[in-house]
Amino acid sequence: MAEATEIRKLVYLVTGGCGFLGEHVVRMLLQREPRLSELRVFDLHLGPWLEELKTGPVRVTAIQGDVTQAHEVAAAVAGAHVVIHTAGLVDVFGRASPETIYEVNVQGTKNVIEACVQTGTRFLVYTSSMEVVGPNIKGHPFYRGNEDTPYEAVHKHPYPCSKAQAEQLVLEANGREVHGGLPLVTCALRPTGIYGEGHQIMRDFYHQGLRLGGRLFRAIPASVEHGRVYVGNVAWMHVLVARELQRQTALLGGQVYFCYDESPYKSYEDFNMEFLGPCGLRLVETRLLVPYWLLMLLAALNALLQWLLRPLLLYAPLLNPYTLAVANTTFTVSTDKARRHFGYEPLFSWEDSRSRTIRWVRAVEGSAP
Ligand SMILES: NC(=O)C1=CN([C@@H]2O[C@H](COP(=O)(O)OP(=O)(O)OC[C@H]3O[C@@H](n4cnc5c(N)ncnc54)[C@H](O)[C@@H]3O)[C@@H](O)[C@H]2O)C=CC1
Ligand SMILES: C[C@@H](CO)CCC[C@@H](C)[C@H]1CC[C@H]2[C@@H]3[C@H](O)CC4=CC(=O)CC[C@]4(C)[C@H]3CC[C@]12C
Repeated sequence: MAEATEIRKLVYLVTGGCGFLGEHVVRMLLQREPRLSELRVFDLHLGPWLEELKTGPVRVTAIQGDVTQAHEVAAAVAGAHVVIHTAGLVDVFGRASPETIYEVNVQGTKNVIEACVQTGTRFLVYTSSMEVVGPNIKGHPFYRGNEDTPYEAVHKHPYPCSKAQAEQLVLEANGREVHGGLPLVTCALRPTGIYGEGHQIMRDFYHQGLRLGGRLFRAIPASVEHGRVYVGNVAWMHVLVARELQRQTALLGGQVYFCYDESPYKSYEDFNMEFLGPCGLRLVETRLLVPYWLLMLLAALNALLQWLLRPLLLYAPLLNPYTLAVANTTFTVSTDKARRHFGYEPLFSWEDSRSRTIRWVRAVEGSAP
């Protein structure tokens, strides 16, 4: 007991700690970071599940706050050794305005960096995204690429643009002097499409399939491959890189790492069927019935309707020109940089990731959409 309290001396802050990924990071830190003494969970909306975490050996502090408010961020960061910044506005459906997306993703990240500098926090891990690389607006495939693969990263959509700007700010901040005179050490993790327990889009597809009598309709050719990664492995990568950033500052500082695991390369829809299939849905082949030009037309129509209806209501379907372009462009990652730099191995095998996700979808069954 005395030994356990002796080594527990670190304070971590997780921004966005009540989101899909954030919750997994929080739980993973409590399970796998033995040096933790206090875990601060900062989010705009706090989850009730945080209460049950408050009984363990680590002090869990829930902080309701907004990353766009510099003073709230500085107060939360003060005294923390490590910040894991996962908070972000993930919107590719036109729910939020571009200004709001920039405010949260770019200004919010600036506030986190400045808070570290002012308060003397030295270690910052940023949750970036594969979207900072691509797919680009030209629809170029990125096939089994790694962190050094040349690719024309050209974006127009506010979400990838904001993530790219924020990532750049984080990487440029590496080496800045923080309060107390020591250098800030930063790095960025770039998950591909994350799946697992709590994945809202998977939940939406599941309910849509139930409404359609147990069917989903294939819209994207099966040959278009998507990189996907299990949320538990993404969380584990965050925990590990945060730990190793403190030990190997020169090697890890200023670096980017794709998040990867053993999940198979498949099309977005075929991959989802790995979980939705065992839950009773089937994927109906419609390629001959719904040609790509028709999908583009539907996507454009959705965008037009969104614009026309905006004064009256928020119309934000999954299909729009941007999501169609992303879904229809191959983007897969093949790298071992995280293993080489900080010894990352996936904690969950593909079989584990799959069965955990299926179990979660089954539990979602019957719950309101
Ligand atoms: N879901 C995915 O497939 C991927 C997500 N990412 C990144 O991972 C991070 C987490 O994403 P998800 O967990 O999927 O999203 P999420 O929406 O479930 O979680 C984001 C969390 O940030 C919080 N948040 C939003 N605005 C905030 C603000 N102004 N102040 C404080 N907290 C705020 C939300 O309340 C939410 O709890 C994001 O930075 C996202 O860009 C990267 C690659 C893929
Ligand atoms: C055409 C539709 C017919 O079924 C399918 C539409 C699927 C899309 C909603 C998704 C396809 C690819 C997804 C994105 C991808 O996984 C990369 C992402 C990374 C992020 O950082 C945030 C989420 C997302 C943009 C993800 C969003 C949903 C898709 C566009």
